[in-house]
Amino acid sequence: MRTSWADSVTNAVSEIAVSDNNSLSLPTRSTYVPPHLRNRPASDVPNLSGPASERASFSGTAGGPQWPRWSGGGGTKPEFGRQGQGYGYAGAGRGGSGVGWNNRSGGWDRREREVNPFGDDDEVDDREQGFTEQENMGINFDAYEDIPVETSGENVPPPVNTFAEIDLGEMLNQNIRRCKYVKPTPVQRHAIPIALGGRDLMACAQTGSGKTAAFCFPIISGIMREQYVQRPRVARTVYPLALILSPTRELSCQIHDEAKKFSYQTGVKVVVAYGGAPINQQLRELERGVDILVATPGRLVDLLERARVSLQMIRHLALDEADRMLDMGFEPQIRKIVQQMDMPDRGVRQTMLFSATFPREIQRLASDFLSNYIFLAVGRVGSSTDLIVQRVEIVLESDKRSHLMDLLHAQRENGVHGKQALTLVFVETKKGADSLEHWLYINGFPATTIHGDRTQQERELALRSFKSGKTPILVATDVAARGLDIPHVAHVVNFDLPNDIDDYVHRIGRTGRAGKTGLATAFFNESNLSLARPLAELMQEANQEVPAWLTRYASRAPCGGNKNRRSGGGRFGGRDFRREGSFSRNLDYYGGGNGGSAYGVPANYGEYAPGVTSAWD
Ligand SMILES: Nc1ncnc2c1ncn2[C@@H]1O[C@H](COP(=O)(O)OP(=O)(O)OP(=O)(O)O)[C@@H](O)[C@H]1O
Repeated sequence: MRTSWADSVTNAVSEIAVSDNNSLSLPTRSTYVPPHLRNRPASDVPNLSGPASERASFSGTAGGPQWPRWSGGGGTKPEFGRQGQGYGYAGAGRGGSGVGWNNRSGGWDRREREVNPFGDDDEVDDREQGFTEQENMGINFDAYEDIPVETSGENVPPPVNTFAEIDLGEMLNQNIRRCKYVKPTPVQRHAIPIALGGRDLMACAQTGSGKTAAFCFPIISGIMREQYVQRPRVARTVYPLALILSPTRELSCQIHDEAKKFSYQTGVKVVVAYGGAPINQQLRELERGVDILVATPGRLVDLLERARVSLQMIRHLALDEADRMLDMGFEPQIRKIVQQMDMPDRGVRQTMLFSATFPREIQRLASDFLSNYIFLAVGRVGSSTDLIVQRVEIVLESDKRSHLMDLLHAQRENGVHGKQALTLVFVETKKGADSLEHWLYINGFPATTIHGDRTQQERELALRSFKSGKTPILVATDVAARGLDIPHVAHVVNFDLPNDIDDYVHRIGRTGRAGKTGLATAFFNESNLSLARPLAELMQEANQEVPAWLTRYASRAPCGGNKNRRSGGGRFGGRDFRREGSFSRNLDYYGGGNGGSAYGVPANYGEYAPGVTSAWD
């Protein structure tokens, strides 16, 4: 049941009065902290519970955080939560009544100053507005029906079909409706129950298939349902309960924006910290209180070294684009953050890794961070969605610019230029990006660039200008390859192909998102020969027309550009690397209907047929 703002203030004021009479005793419930007293050192505010949303009874003992047990309304006891961890999972059929939910409104209630991220002030009345099919904002869910899903690991919680089956909490459900998410996407159907069950997870699902919500929902609802926690009080150090790491500043900002929408009016506070932006502003924001910290690794290390952030209270750790986070560039920083600072050990915290690609050696590395985890693959690991029409053309280096110009002219003539059709052009180098942008500009095509040599302000400006359609062409390096969810990207051009097929998968994934279709064109020449085979395989798997010349190159080409991702041998190999051992496995075939699928999974593979081997092994 929701408590009104007026009620919560009245309750809070009376709580303060009570605690004033017992000045040094810690409140058992959180108390309202007047704005002028918030974020003051503990000694200044003896009776109050410090940064606000202090939930979950952290005991601070040597054994690590003692997590409260959430009773899980309706008597459904989580069967698969880790010991001592208070996750609940409603299980199919539960109404999500919110029983057992922590009423955060009596604590640090930020609603008075929380900006409405939806930009509307309409109250969503969930009694009248259920999760109905009609509200599906044009997302083509049929596009996902044939996607095979594979899970491996012990005691995998069953998937759900609707959001209503999961007890995410009243406020979060309202926000899901505000986002107009009618139905969970396949990765959400599987990942959310697994995460709510408290399990560690390595999840691989195609670009644009809703992975952000798949890790944000369980984190937010987990924090909401935890009991009030007393966090340590060390002047100027903050103790987030969840950490979401991502490889780029723009992606961290995007996840922060999404998480803020999902957590609107839940009392869960989300803060972002990333490099290239003034740290003082971020410190001020952190000091106002933080439950979920979204960060890039470099800035986080800085904050940890300054002792402005402690990871001691982290219960949930999510790595988005996890394979990128664990590759050579980032791995030392990630190891430092996760293993060498004060973060609770694996098995004590919950760890979730998400990406569209998971090369085998990265899976092996990642398992250092996980405990008894579930591996989830929606579609083949590293595959691209067939919502994206992929074209490859042979274009000599010297002809690339004029060829690009032809494409852009054709687009313009077809009336697909402007706000409704953005074009993202990937190039190899920062210099190359600047020079191509300049050339486009002088040839009458409004373009901008994003790459690592631009200031953060310039990067953000470029992205805004592109998103708004003011400059409908964005020339980018790989800094824009992962995670960015930009509506209306109709065409991705790989002006320079990447060396690695996984990078190609992420780049083209900037179009064809959330059930929508898109186009990707690649310029191929002799400098890309090592990509011929994985590219031809990828296109074939995504039901794309593979040009005969590419097939010929592929048959002659050395095996490259694939980071061992298909080293399983078979066409659909390279899934859970633990398969080499004797882990149990479940298979779920979406649709379960007639005939085989593009993935060769026989139709009689119903949901969860343990031990059955699939054709895409
Ligand atoms: N259940 C849902 N219903 C409708 N739209 C959804 C749903 N879940 C997510 N979306 C939308 O789908 C789009 C893609 O989601 P998201 O950015 O999380 O994809 P992703 O899988 O993380 O992609 P990438 O691999 O590129 O990072 C977003 O615009 C998001 O708002």
